[in-house]
Amino acid sequence: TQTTRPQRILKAVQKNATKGDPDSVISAIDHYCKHSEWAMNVGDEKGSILDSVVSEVNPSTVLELGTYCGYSAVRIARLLSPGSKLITVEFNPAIAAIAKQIIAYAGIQDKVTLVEGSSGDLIPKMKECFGITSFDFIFLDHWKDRYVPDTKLLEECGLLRKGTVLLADNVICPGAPEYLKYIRNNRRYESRYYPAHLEYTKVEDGLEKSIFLG
Ligand SMILES: O=C(NCCCOCn1ccc2cnccc21)c1cc(-c2ccc(F)cc2)cc(O)c1O
Ligand SMILES: [Mg+2]
Repeated sequence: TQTTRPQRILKAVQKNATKGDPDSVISAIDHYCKHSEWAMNVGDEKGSILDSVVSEVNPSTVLELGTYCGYSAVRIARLLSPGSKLITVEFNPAIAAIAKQIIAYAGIQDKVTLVEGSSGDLIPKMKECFGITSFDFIFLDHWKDRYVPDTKLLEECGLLRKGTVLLADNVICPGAPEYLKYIRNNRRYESRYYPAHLEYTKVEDGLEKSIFLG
């Protein structure tokens, strides 16, 4: 019976990475996706930009929309200070089940809460369910047409504070043109574009970093 791509990625991690070593998990996924089959992880080029933004912000509370196999959750969580928390949201239960195993294999499961569901349903419940007052850092990597409505929802739910950093993947490919229009013309945000390439390809892509000004 046919395996899924996330299942094949998990097998590659179990075969090639060292349990409890997040960097080896990241390398194993990147190697597999470069040499065996492409997958929509943020990847090593954009991942290095993600690393530098996370290190600069040093967030205590992080929200990730779009877990997929957990690659960026591992990238982010491995850089968090003790006591910091990442909440990552995945829509697809089968994919979430794989991500859970990859996050555990990396040994950073204590820093990560993986929640299954849609961002539109979960964002309004963040305060009551997780005791969050606001997020220090948000990584947007889910349905590209949800970037604008979910940013507005985060504002309305009081989950952004002066200085909250939003980092959006794929603003060029597949593209989030409405998001760029919304965030770049909004005086409540200060935005900067980081040019890069679509993971594991030479196709142009990039990350948009935006600071909420309150
Ligand atoms: O589509 C992409 N990501 C999104 C996945 C579903 O996310 C669904 N999803 C996950 C939580 C969540 C919460 N609420 C609603 C939906 C929610 C995505 C796609 C590509 C890509 C680029 C070129 C291609 F030719 C084909 C694909 C690259 C990326 O880096 C991506 O991130
Ligand atoms: Mg992406």
